[in-house]
Amino acid sequence: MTETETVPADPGNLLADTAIHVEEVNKRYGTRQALNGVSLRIGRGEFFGLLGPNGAGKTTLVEIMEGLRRADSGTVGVLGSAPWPRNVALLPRIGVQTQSSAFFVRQKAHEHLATVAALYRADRAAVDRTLAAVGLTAQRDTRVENLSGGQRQRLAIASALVHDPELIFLDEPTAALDPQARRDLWDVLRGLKEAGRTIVYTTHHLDEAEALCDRVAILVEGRIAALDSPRGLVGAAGAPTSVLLPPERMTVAEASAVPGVERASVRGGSLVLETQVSGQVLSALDARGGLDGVQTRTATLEDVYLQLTSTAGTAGTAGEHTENAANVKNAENAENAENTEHQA
Ligand SMILES: Nc1ncnc2c1ncn2[C@@H]1O[C@H](COP(=O)(O)OP(=O)(O)OP(=O)(O)O)[C@@H](O)[C@H]1O
Repeated sequence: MTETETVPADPGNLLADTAIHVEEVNKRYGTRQALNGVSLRIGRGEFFGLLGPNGAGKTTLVEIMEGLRRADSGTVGVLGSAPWPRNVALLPRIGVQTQSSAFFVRQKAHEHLATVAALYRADRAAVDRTLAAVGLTAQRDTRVENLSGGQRQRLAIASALVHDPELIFLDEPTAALDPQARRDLWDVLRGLKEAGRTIVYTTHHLDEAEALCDRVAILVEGRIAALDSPRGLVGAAGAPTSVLLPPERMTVAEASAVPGVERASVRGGSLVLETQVSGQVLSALDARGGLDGVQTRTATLEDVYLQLTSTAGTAGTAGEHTENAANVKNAENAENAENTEHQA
């Protein structure tokens, strides 16, 4: 197949539940193969994350889904239609926020949004509602050119949402936001998901993907290296849990000899014990002096991402998931009970 104008046949009515369907898509710029046989399906109502190092092909893939770029080959369906050639019937049904969103800079924030709403023939009441949703009510009458970087970013997000689209593409929407604004946006996005919207979310913040996304695809050099729920990816990777101790508690050699410890080392001022059986190791430590000052760090999506991409400096700034040892021991027991239930 060499074109992208057709939507695939659907004998099993699978596409009724499908927001986006991408099959064997390829895209080359000169000698650079930006996408190499990419296939994926995004369900309606799904919060789908797209991750990958700089240059992995995320923007190219999203722009093909949005109908802004043409694939060299492969099949693409969006809300039951082909996005290319430019499909104007799709425009009111999708919302797009990009890193380089265009603004009417001389207008006030609410005027800008009203202009965007009018383009989509959206309800004018949606303007103030959407400004409130992204936390810009106080900047309603501020000219766009006088908004801060983070406020402009919020206005770009509002512009993608004001016409209440079914399918929303967000490209690193929290990149310029302060921590509180970031959390506030998470709440807005969770609300959109609860309302049944489909969200395609590109981010370098792996903690964000882990907290928000139902599934994530990790693109590496134009191919999908992994696609699953964040929890599924972390579980499948079998990355060890780290147990952190004050270094004076024992020597590295003694720590290595604790049953269940795979590796021990001193890092960042802590004695770090890596294990797949943290409950067993914590019990052993508990018996040898208690758990005071002991912490555990469970594997995160960031660990999986770094394993897959093995490119230093490309990941986001996800914080470590460090917790009190006693809490983790309890959580681990609960998880083991859940796993047992699944297997039964
Ligand atoms: N218009 C273009 N012409 C030539 N090469 C391009 C063009 N757009 C992208 N590329 C190249 O294609 C590859 C994929 O780029 P793309 O922008 O899709 O990656 P990305 O994953 O979105 O990266 P980032 O995280 O940096 O935004 C890169 O090697 C890039 O240099």
